[in-house]
Amino acid sequence: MAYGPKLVLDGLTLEIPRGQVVALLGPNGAGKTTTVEILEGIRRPSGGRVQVLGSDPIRAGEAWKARVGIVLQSWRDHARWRVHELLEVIADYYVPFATPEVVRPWPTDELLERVGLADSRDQRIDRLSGGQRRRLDVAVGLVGRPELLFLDEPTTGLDPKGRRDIHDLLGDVADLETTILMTTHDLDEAEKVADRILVLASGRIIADGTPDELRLGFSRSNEVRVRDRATGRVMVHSTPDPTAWLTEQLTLRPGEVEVLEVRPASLEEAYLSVVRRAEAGEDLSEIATIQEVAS
Ligand SMILES: Nc1ncnc2c1ncn2[C@@H]1O[C@H](COP(=O)(O)OP(=O)(O)OP(=O)(O)O)[C@@H](O)[C@H]1O
Repeated sequence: MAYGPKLVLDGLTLEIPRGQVVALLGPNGAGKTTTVEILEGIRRPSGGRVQVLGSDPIRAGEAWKARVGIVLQSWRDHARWRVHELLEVIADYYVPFATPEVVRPWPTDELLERVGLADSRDQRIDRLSGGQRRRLDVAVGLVGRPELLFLDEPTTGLDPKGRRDIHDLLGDVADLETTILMTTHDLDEAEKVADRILVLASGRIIADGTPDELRLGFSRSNEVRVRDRATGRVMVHSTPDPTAWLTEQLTLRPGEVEVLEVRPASLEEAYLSVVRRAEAGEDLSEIATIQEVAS
């Protein structure tokens, strides 16, 4: 994908099986929104091949659109309408697309209850708080009971309770076998919600795996906590090779050191490390395919 002479995505290849919950991460300007817009059929790619739910999104018709839900970063709508009016108008669009397997649309009052907006049902949209507004955005994305849901930074601006509510809701939606692709800058969110994390940098995917796989595959450091038996002092040491460091400690001070914990770096450390290395032009191809690790 190029905008004029500027190449933004180059050799990006990915496949998402039905029902998977995927978080797309990457630094500002990495191409996340562009990728998602191409998959939504909003943006025409300059080259390559795209298939979503069996169709090319740019050519797909109304029946395809009815199977896809979209939660944008922000969008304008009818500020003076009441919350339930907006949802009912959008819900009407989905009525012809109900199938014996999928009841469409989601009944408005049930959906408002589910997203925590039942009390705001009759409020004007321009009177909603930022968090309520975001819940309404998610409700708009869900009202057609999509098979595939795209969310662009769904919890930006929400307080901790609002974030947890949206995470719980996405967990429920994922249980209905809905495929979810969300962009986020929040690693905690990616870890809580997603089965799989994709990291995009310099126009391509530089990491692809479960949160645990990313932590183990990309972090160069581990944190080791030991306690000195005599003094009770706890020491924390960061090392790429905990086995060597512990062997040395246990040999130098036999019987004096008690090992408390060895744990891999946090997901954030692993993420920052892989992005830094990709941006420095390091070849990550050998470790980009992360192997399944025994838990
Ligand atoms: N319509 C456009 N015309 C020209 N350049 C664009 C356009 N949209 C995006 N870009 C450029 O393409 C690159 C990727 O942008 P994109 O919005 O996809 O990144 P992103 O990963 O979603 O960023 P962020 O995390 O900041 O939302 C950026 O360098 C951006 O400036």
